Amino acid sequence: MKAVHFGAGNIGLGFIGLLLSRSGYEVRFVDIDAERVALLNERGAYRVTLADEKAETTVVSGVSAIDGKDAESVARAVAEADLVTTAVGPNVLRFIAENIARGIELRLADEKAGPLVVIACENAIGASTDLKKHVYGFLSPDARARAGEAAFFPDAAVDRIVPLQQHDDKLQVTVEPFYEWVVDRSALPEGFPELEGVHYVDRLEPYIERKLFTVNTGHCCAAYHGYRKGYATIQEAMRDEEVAAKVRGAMNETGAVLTRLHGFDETEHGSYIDKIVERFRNPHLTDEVVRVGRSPLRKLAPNDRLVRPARLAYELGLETAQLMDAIAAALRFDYAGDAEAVELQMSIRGQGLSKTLVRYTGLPADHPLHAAILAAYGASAQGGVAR
Ligand SMILES: NC(=O)c1ccc[n+]([C@@H]2O[C@H](COP(=O)([O-])OP(=O)(O)OC[C@H]3O[C@@H](n4cnc5c(N)ncnc54)[C@H](O)[C@@H]3O)[C@@H](O)[C@H]2O)c1
Ligand SMILES: O=P(O)(O)OC[C@@H](O)[C@@H](O)[C@H](O)[C@H](O)CO
Repeated sequence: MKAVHFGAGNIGLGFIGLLLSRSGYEVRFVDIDAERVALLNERGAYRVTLADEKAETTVVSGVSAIDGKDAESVARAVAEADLVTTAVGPNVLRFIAENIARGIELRLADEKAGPLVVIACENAIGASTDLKKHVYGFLSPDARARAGEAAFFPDAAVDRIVPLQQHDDKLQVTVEPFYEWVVDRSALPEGFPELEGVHYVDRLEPYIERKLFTVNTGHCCAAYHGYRKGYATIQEAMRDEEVAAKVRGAMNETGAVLTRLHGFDETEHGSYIDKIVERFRNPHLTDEVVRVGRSPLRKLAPNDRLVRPARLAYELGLETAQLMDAIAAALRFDYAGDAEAVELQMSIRGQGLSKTLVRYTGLPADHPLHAAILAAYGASAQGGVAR
């Protein structure tokens, strides 16, 4: 069985590549980082180390890589694969879509080709569906009409904290022991072999919302409040009890929404939150606040981890104070090394906070949460470290 995985980064190597290999797939990575591609081809293997006391290391072997700029080779690899996965970032999906489309067209010309499954493993709701839309945009009209029988795009939720790596070896990755990969079974072709370690469900929505609006909401709260207080890592930020209380407070607010919407058991959801707090505190990880807070415009978008649960909470008449506080902290994320943080700060300076909010969060000026965010932003004016 052959898999092509786009993005030989932290989650690609440390989670998806590892699980695909365990399930017997021959994995070919596609990446635009030429050094990484060369190393993967030279060694055909890399190491994954667990971030706990034992630091157990697994060698993932039998892998190779293709330069993402080599369009013909990428399309051919997609044409020969059974499974395509991605972990490139939600905003990059549109850039890999054309080569996937060319691969699907090659398959359609080959009578012996079986169905292709494409799973986008990104932190976003409906990422595979989004990738499908981009891929279809590159198909010829004839291929588009026939692609439904040739390629399947089940949505997924992926959870494993993989920080920026600090090894001299560019291919070694340290990952937290916990992982969860949930795939929408209803969008798979019949009889498609199941992957070891993947949880298949008939309805993905509760799982992706639970993951994104608990793990990722809490995580970005730790990042933005931690950044504001001058901490470099999530682990340092979580040792500050004031930050830890805000993180838990925000997850409690999203928890109230999730249990109401999806009928999760409150006690079980409470344990889910407790476990996430412990994961954030993992002393064997060094996870920078600027990684976790990266791309603040994506994180402030209407359907993402802050604004979506806040709107839902408001509509259900539930508490939103901690989410407002977290959004205010996100709006103050001014890390110069992050292009979206730079754009956000320029917009606040040039257009003002209210217009910036409308533009990036989709919250109209007359929405009560709009005023609540302005108030939380004003209240947070004092207390940040000078940079
Ligand atoms: N790191 C985590 O803890 C984690 C956990 C769950 C989900 N995710 C999600 O996984 C995705 C990737 O995150 P990451 O932390 O691994 O990021 P990363 O930056 O470590 O990896 C992304 C990789 O994609 C490559 N890439 C960029 N553009 C490309 C292109 N056009 N073609 C091929 N490769 C390209 C980059 O060179 C890089 O190697 C994101 O959507 C993220 O939200 C991350
Ligand atoms: O990858 P992002 O930028 O969407 O979010 C940053 C982190 O919260 C994220 O990568 C987590 O580590 C991960 O989602 C844990 O499963």
